Amino acid sequence: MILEKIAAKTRIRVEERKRQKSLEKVKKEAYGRKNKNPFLFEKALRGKDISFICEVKKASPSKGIIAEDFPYLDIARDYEKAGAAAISVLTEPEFFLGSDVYLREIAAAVDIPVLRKDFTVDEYQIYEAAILGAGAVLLICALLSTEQLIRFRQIADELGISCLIEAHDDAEIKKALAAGARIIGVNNRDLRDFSVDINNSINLRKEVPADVIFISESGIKTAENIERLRKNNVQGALIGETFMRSADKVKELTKLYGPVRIPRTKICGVSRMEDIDAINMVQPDYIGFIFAPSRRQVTSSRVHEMKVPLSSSIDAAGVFVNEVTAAIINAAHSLALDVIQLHGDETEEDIIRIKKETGCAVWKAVRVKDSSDIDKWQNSAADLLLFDTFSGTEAGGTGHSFDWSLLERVDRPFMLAGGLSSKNIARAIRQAAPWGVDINSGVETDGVKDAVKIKEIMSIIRRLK
Ligand SMILES: O=C(O)c1ccccc1NCC(=O)[C@H](O)[C@H](O)COP(=O)(O)O
Repeated sequence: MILEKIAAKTRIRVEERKRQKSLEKVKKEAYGRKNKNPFLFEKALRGKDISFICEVKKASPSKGIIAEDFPYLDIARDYEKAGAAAISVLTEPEFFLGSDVYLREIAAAVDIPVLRKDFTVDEYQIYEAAILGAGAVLLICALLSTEQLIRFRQIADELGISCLIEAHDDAEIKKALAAGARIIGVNNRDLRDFSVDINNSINLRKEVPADVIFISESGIKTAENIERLRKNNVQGALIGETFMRSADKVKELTKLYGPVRIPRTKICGVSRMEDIDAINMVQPDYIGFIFAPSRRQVTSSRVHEMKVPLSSSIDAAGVFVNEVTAAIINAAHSLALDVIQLHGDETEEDIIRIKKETGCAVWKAVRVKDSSDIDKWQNSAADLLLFDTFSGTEAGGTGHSFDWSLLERVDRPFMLAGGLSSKNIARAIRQAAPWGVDINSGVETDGVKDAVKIKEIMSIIRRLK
C-alpha cells in the first residue's frame, strides 16, 4: 500500500539526515529552543465552533500536481487572513513534493500554529519539527505501534508541541486513545484505493470522548460537509485540495464556514490629515480621536480640522483616559463628538453624568485580565462595553490581542479591541461575534496609519458575509 511505500522512503530519508546531523545534536537543539507558546495548536482548536486547518500542499499521490504555481508563503498568509485556526504544511519531499523550507518559512511568517504534515516514523522527525517551528506533528496509527505512539507523544509533550494522531477505523481510534491522544484526526480517504467518504469521520465521532479534539481530514469540499461535521460535534476540518484550488481563500473559507453578521467598524487613533482620505475611501462606521497622552494624541484644534473633510456618515469618537469630566463635556460639545470612549478608571457616576450632559453614546473600555474584569462591568450604564487587552503600562493601543473565549460570558452587545489586524480579524469576528470592532495598531506601519492596511482589513470584514 502507498502508506508503506512512503514510510519506507521516509526511513531512508531520516537515516540520511542522521548522518548529516546526529540524533544527539537535533535533540539538544530542539530542547534548547524557546517555545513561546506551548501547545498553541490544541488551544487553537478548542473554539466553540468548528475550526479550520488549511493545508499548504503542492502535490499528492492521489491527485498528482495540485499547484503548478506554488507561492507557499502567500498561500499561508491568505489562510491566516481567511480565518484558519492552524496551517498544515506538507514536508514529505518525494510523494507530496513538500519541503522543510516551506514549514520553516511559513511558521516564521504567520502567528497561527503550524502542523508538520509528514510520515513520522522516527523520533528524530519530532525534534526536527520543533526546530523548524512546528506547533504540531502528525502521528499515523497505521505506521506506528502503540508503544511508539506513546513514546512520540511524550517527546512532543516535553517539547510543548501537539500530536495529531490519525486513525482510519475503530481499532485505530482505540489505539490512539490508548496512546493518550488529545487530538484525533480521522482520515476520510482510504489509502488502499484513495476513495473518500466523509461519513467515515462522522461515523467514528462517537468512538472518541468529547474532551478529545476530533478532526475530520480529507475530501471536505462544501458548506454542507462542514454543516454535517458541525452537527456531529467535529471540532476541526483539515482541508487541503479545496483550498489549494481556490484563488480567493477568504471567499472559500466564508463559503464553507457560512456567513456571519458583519460588525460595526471603528478605525481608532487617527491623527493626520492625510489619514482622513484613507478613512473616507473605506467608510468605517466610526473614527476614533485620542485625547489622552499617546503617540496618537490629538489636540482639539487638530480634530476640528480633520472633521471638515471627514465623510458625514462616519461618527466621531473621542477617547479619554481619566480626563476631568468638564473637559470631556466641553470637547463633546465643541467638536460635535458622537461617542465618548473612556479608557481609564472612570466610575459609573462619571458614565451617567457624561451621557446626560453630552447626549453622546458612552463606551466604557474594559481592559481584560480575567473574567472578573468582564463581570464587574456587565450591568454598566455605558451604551457599550469595549473589551480591550490589559497592559500594566498602556491604557490602550497595545497592539496585542487577548483570550476571546473569555467573552463567551458577555450577555450584551460589545466592541472588541486589542491587536486586531488583517491576520486575525476573521477569526476574531467568527469567535467573539462582537457588535463592533475597534482597529488601531493593526492598520499602522512605523507608527502611522497605513491606507493599504486599512483597505485590506475593511475588505476582509465585508467579505465575511
Ligand atoms: O491608541 C492609543 O494610543 C490609546 C492610548 C490611550 C488610551 C486609548 C488608546 N487607544 C484606544 C483604542 O480605542 C484602541 O483602538 C484600542 O485600545 C485597541 O488598540 P490596538 O491594540 O492598537 O488595536
